[in-house]
This record gives sequence, C-alpha cells and structure tokens, in this order.
Amino acid sequence: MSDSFAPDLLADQHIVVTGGGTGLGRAMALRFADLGAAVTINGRRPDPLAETVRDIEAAGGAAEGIQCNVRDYEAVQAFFEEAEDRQGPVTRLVNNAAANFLAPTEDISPNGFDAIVQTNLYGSFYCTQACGQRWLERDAEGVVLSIATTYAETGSAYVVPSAMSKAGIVAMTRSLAAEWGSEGIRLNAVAPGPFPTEGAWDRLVPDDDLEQKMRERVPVRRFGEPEELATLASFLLSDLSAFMNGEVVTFDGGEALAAGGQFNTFTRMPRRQVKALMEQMRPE
Ligand SMILES: CCCCCCC/C=C/C(=O)SCCNC(=O)CCNC(=O)[C@H](O)C(C)(C)COP(=O)(O)OP(=O)(O)OC[C@H]1O[C@@H](n2cnc3c(N)ncnc32)[C@H](O)[C@@H]1OP(=O)(O)O
Ligand SMILES: NC(=O)C1=CN([C@@H]2O[C@H](COP(=O)(O)OP(=O)(O)OC[C@H]3O[C@@H](n4cnc5c(N)ncnc54)[C@H](OP(=O)(O)O)[C@@H]3O)[C@@H](O)[C@H]2O)C=CC1
Repeated sequence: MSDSFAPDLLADQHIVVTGGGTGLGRAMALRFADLGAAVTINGRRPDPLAETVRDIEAAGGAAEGIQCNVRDYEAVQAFFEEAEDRQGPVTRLVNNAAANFLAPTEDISPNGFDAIVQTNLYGSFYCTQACGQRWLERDAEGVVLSIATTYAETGSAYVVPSAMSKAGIVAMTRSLAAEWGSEGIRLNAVAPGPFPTEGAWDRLVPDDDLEQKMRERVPVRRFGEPEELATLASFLLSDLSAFMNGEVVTFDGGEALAAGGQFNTFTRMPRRQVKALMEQMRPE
C-alpha cells in the first residue's frame, strides 16, 4: 500500500513484532519492511512465520522469523539473542502477540486464565524488559509500541482475562514512559477497535448476525483494515512521533465513544425517523 511516508521512514531500524506471522502483526511487519526496516517476527507456529518472511523477502525486504512462546521468560531471552545475532541490535519493539477467547467468567479454568494473561501481560513485560535492558546498557534510544484494546479502559463482559491483561499493558506503557523517558526510550500503545483477522474472528465473533451488529456499533459503519493500523504503527515507531510518550491512541472508528453516550442509540435509526421523533417532543 502506498502512502505519503518517506520510503525510508524506518530505514536503520531493526523492529521486533511479536505474533508477527498473522493478522495485524503480519500487516505491520510487511509495512515496516516496506519502509526500510529489518524485521524479526515471532510466534509459536513455524508456518505463519515462514509465510510472512517469504512475502517480505519477495517484496525486497529483510525479515527473520524465530519461533518463540512469549509466555516463557527463558525463551524470550533466547529469542532476543538470536534476533540480534541475525540482524543486529533491536531498536523497536511491537508487543502484538495475544491470546483471547469468549467465555463466561465463572467457567474459566486456571489454565485458561493463565493462557491469556501469561501471553498478553507477562509476554509483553518479558519482551519490553529484554529491550529496555539492552537499550539502557547500550545508552541507545528505543521505542516500544503495545497493541492494547479499547476495553482496557472500560472493561468488557466475557473477555475478563484479556481486559485485565490489556489494562496491565496500558499501565506498563504509562509507567515506563515516565521511568525510561529520560533515557531516550518511548512507550506508546494503540487501542484498536474491531479488525477482522482470522485469529480474532474465529474466537470472538460467533456468527454473521453478531458480526453485523458489531459493525453497526461503529459510527463509521465499517471495521478497520489491518493496513490502516500498520500506517499508524509506522508513525508511532518513527521519529515523526518523537514527542509522543505514554499515549494510548484509540483507533476504532469512534466505536468506544459511541458506546458511552446514552443517546447514541439514535444513530442506529434512520436520520429522518430520529428527526420526526424529536420533532414530536418539542413543546407546542
Ligand atoms: C472481534 C472484535 C474485537 C474486539 C476487541 C478484541 C480485543 C482483543 C482481541 C484479541 O486479542 S484477538 C487475538 C486472538 N488470537 C489468539 O487468541 C491467538 C492465540 N490463542 C490461542 O492460542 C488459543 O486460543 C488459546 C486457547 C488462548 C491458547 O491456546 P493453548 O494451545 O496455549 O492452550 P489450550 O491448551 O488450547 O487451552 C488452554 C486453556 O484454555 C481453555 N480454553 C481454551 N479455549 C477456551 C474457550 N473458548 N473457553 C473457555 N476455555 C477455553 C482450555 O480448555 C485450557 O484450559 P484447561 O482445559 O486445560 O483447564
Ligand atoms: N483483531 C482485532 O479486532 C483486535 C486485535 N487486537 C489486538 O491485536 C493484536 C493482534 O491480534 P490479531 O492479529 O487480531 O490476532 P491473531 O490471532 O492473528 O494474532 C495473535 C498472534 O499472536 C501469536 N501468539 C499467540 N500466543 C503467543 C505466544 N504465547 N507466544 C508468541 N506468539 C503468540 C499468534 O501466533 P501463534 O499462535 O503461532 O503463536 C498470532 O500470530 C493482539 O494484541 C490483539 O489483542 C486488539 C483489538 C482488536
């Protein structure tokens, strides 16, 4: 996808994208490489990693895929060693890997809770700490971008472990923005609304009817496109956003705001009908 960024916006960067073999992570990895970065992606399954690396290389970019389970502290340490052996010092990190499923909270097993929280919260911490340690030791600047979600702020029914862990990621982002900002390390987050990826849809969108209802909740009446998120992420990783630190950028077509206003329900009715209703209520 072409855009108005300089074609070398991310040249000289080595960017790690966790969970970069699929969905939003893959879209970001492709875009970062297109903007000149060397990209290293990880994930547990080798096939999506290999496919994404192949696609980046076919487009003329530089990429490596390394299998890694971000729930495992030692595996994360080994991953960063390997990534730097292959492509030099990591300069940017995107905490994108995540786990989620819909479940009534009273039915979630300890193992189910762990699967989500250890991936999202512990995984993001392990990767962020590994980068921070390297950057502080080297006196190098660095940027961390974490993929949160809008319900990290509001909470949401039926995705409680995800909401808890994404809220923790936001807290980490804001805390470290203060702690590491003076050392040249910036941390920001994006809170995406719905983006139809296979990973999210298979686990969170039970049927077409609910999908349509979800679309109608978004004021702009569509879902996001992964390439749009990749554009925002490129800006947030680049020096164009050098003064932005500790920010959570909501990127949801207005969905979260619309859910909050009591009278926003009128926006789902034809405007003519709304006007007629309101006209009736005017005093004589
Ligand atoms: C659609 C609109 C978007 C709105 C905003 C949404 C914001 C956030 C979105 C996302 O995060 S989308 C990302 C989705 N992608 C993924 O989740 C990818 C990774 N996920 C997975 O690998 C699995 O889905 C997993 C279940 C989370 C983990 O798999 P793993 O192989 O590690 O573990 P399992 O052994 O399969 O399961 C562990 C544990 O969890 C229980 N469990 C699994 N699924 C469910 C379920 N649907 N409901 C309840 N419990 C579930 C499973 O039974 C295991 O527990 P025990 O049986 O061992 O006790
Ligand atoms: N799509 C949407 O509507 C929204 C998505 N988000 C967030 O966007 C991000 C990307 O989600 P999306 O692309 O939709 O979904 P995907 O399921 O495609 O992406 C999740 C990625 O994380 C990887 N992953 C999962 N567990 C681990 C683990 N333990 N170690 C390493 N990698 C792991 C998966 O690979 P593998 O299974 O091979 O390990 C996969 O590549 C997530 O942070 C999600 O919470 C936020 C709001 C909305």
